[in-house]
Amino acid sequence: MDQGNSSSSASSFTSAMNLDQQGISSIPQRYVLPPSQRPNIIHEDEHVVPLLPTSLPIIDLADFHDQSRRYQIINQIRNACNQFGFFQVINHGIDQSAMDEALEAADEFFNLPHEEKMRLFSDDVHKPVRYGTSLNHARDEIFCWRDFIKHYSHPLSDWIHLWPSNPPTYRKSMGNYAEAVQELQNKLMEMIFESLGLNPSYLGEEVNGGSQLLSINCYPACPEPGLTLGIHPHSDYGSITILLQTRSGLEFKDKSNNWVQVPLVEGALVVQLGDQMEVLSNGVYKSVIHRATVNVDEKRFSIASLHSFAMDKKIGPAKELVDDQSPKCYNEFSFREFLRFISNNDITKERFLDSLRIMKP
Ligand SMILES: O=C(O)CCC(=O)C(=O)O
Ligand SMILES: [Fe+2]
Repeated sequence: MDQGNSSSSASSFTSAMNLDQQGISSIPQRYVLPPSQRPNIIHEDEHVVPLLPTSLPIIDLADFHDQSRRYQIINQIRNACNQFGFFQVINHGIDQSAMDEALEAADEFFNLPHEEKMRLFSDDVHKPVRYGTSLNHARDEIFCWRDFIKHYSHPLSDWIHLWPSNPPTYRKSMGNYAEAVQELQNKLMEMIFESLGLNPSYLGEEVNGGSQLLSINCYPACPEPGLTLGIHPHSDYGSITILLQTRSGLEFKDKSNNWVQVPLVEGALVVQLGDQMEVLSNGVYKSVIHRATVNVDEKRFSIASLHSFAMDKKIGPAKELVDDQSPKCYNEFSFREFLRFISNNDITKERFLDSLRIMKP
C-alpha cells in the first residue's frame, strides 16, 4: 500500500474537509478563482438554482432486452449523444441499496482522521490508489474545493486489496457498486456503438477488458461557493463515465458555451462521453466538458466511474466511420499517453484532445 508521499506538498497538505471542519468563514486565497472562471450561481433563499433550466435527457433502460424497446432506447441515446454528449439513465439495473451503501462507505472514509487518509495521499497520477485534492496542487495552481480518493477497480480481484481497509465496509460496499457499474457500462457501450452504426460487439473483449477508475469525490460545504469550484472544467479521458451524485452540482458546457446544471434525479446515474469516444466516433460524438460547483449548506458526494480501454490500447477513429466525406480527424491515443500528458501539463489550460486533432470534425 502507498505509505504516503514525503514531498513537501504532502506535508503542507490541507484538505477542503479540514477547512470545513475548522469552521472558516472565508476561503483561503489559493482557492479563489479569477472572476472570469467563477461559477455563475444565483442565491435564492440560500439555495443555489440552476443557471439555465432546460429539459435534459433521461433515458429509461427498462426492458432494453426487448428488441423494439432497444431500438427506441438506441435512438434516444443517439439524440442525447449528438445534442449534449451526456444523458441520465433510470431503471439501469443497479439496486438503490448498492448505490446507498457505496455512498455511505465514501462518507465514512472521508470522515476518517486526516492522518489516516494521508497514508494514501499521493499526487502521482500513476498510483493505482490515491487520496488527494485538486488535480494540480503539486504545481501550485488554484485548488479545487474537493477531496477525492481514486482507485482502479476492474478486474476487482487485481485491485481491491489496495483499497482503503477502513471503514471496514469500504471494500465490500464499494466493490459491489464497482462491479455493478462495470456491467452497466458493457450494456451502454453496446448501445452507444449501435447508435453510431457500429456492430454492438465492436472491439469485443476490449470493452469489458478495459480499465475502470473510480473517482470518489467529496465536496464539503463551502462558505464562499461563488468564488471557487469543486472541480475545474475538463473532459474525461475514457470512453464513458457513469456518475452517481447525492445532490446537484455537476454542470456541463452546452453547444452555445453556456454552463448547464445537471438536475438531481433520484436513483438515476449520469452517463458522459469521454475523449476516447470522441476519437473513436471520429468526432460524430463529442466528449462533454464539465465541472462541479459547491454549495454553502451541505456536503456533496459523487462517485464517477471512468471507463476506458486498456492502458496501452491505442484508440483511433473507427474505420467504418472514416471515408472520403468524413476523413480521419484524430490521431490515436492510449490511456497511458493521457496520463503522461496530465502529469506534464496543466489540464485546466490545455486540453488533451486538442493535441490529437488532425482537423476539425
Ligand atoms: O462531482 C462531479 O459531479 C464531477 C466529477 C468529475 O467530473 C470527475 O470525477 O471526473
Ligand atoms: Fe470528470
